[in-house]
Amino acid sequence: MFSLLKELPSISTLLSIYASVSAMAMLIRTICNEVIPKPMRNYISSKVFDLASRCLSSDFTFIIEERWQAVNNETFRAVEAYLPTRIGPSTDSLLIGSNEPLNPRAPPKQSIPVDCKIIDEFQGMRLEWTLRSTDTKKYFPREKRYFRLACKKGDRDRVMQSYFPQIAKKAESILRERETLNIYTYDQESSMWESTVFKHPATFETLAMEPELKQLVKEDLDSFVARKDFFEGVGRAWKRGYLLYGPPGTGKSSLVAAIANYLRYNIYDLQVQSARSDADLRHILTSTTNRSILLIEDIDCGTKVSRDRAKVQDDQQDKEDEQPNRISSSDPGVTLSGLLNFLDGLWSSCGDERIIIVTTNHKEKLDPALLRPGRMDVHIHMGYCTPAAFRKLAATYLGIKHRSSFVTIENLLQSTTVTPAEVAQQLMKRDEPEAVLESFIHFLEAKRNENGESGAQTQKQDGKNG
Ligand SMILES: Nc1ncnc2c1ncn2[C@@H]1O[C@H](COP(=O)(O)OP(=O)(O)OP(=O)(O)O)[C@@H](O)[C@H]1O
Repeated sequence: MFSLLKELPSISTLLSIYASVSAMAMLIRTICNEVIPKPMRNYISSKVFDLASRCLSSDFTFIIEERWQAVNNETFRAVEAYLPTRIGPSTDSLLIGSNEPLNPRAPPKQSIPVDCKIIDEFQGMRLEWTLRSTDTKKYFPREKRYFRLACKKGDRDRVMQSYFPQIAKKAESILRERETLNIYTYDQESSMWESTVFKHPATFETLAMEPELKQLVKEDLDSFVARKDFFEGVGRAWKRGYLLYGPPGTGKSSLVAAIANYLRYNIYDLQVQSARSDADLRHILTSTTNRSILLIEDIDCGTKVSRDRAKVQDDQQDKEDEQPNRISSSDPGVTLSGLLNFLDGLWSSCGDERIIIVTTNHKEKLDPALLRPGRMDVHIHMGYCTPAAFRKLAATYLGIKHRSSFVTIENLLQSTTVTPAEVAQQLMKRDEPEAVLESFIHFLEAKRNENGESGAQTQKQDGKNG
């Protein structure tokens, strides 16, 4: 024991070794600070820290960002749909809310708040999820969200091979069975789509259209949805464009709602003016999800980009001739070629099962390039009220299939231009069907006299459905 103590260095020796090591460390540190620039020092220390934590920790982390290679990240969306089903007793906070203004008593929906931990278990693995958010300040969208999944390092392969596929499967069925549809509008400020619940009662059943045309639209939609393999086989993007045209109040918006309800697709409602540039338009497009309708209502209003180039030039020339000093107005931002690419360019094929619906009151004003197949595959004319459309409206609004006065009404409809919206408004007036029909006959007669029979008949040839 005594000999062992004798072999140990004395306290004074230890102190002098400590002093020399500290002095050496200080010297190296000073030299490093002098010689290596600060960013480089930070980089080296972060790498050393990463390496140390990787060696010491037995965890593995997956990061799932909201966007992936310039498009919406479907894995993020799947996790977002799946995780609320895994909320358990260990969850210590929840995001709840309702976006159903028409149903204030609806129970709030649950979502995952930022920084909240959700613990999931799968095949004996413990999986720890957290939703994170960072403020990107410079770039749009400002907020960048991502999911962080921590698991044991040894479980990494099983998570990739079994856990993520089962999340994708579950999320698909959750999204298919969602009882509410959403309608999105694009917010220029935040460069993001904002959603609210879409509850429009229009269905193909309530729509007053020529029965053959209605059947044709339904069959076209059915065949579109069922032909994934066909689209792949012929090398075309799985998307379809519909142009709905006709005077105001003929049911274009109602048909869009009926299509959304029929297919259970969300609607992205875009005002072309809200895009600042063609690049913005691409971002807008790639931020929409699959199985959705991209709706551009009244494409010819508020912006000239969609108009027939030849006609715009003529109009412009006329105006400049009239007012030679006037600076010609042009639409900033989106160009016609941007819009054409948006509808049928390489970017438009990012995503599956997309329907694009464009509506206009003036098809003749649109540039022919917008109307060609591939952009607008089906053109649907929504026209003035026909006898068949009237019978449909009478059944919907008054609950009647036939009355003797129908003959008079149908004769009047042959010689008067009246929109289904006007008819619907008349049929909503009173509860008693006979009184409503009588007042409707007066309305049609007044309208016919107002329009003048011959003028009405000319317009009729242009405007009738079918
Ligand atoms: N074909 C129709 N079948 C059933 N209802 C219709 C039809 N057309 C119009 N309506 C009724 O008229 C209202 C207005 O119609 P809608 O907004 O669909 O017309 P629109 O053609 O889109 O008009 P706008 O071009 O002004 O937007 C609807 O809420 C609906 O009640």
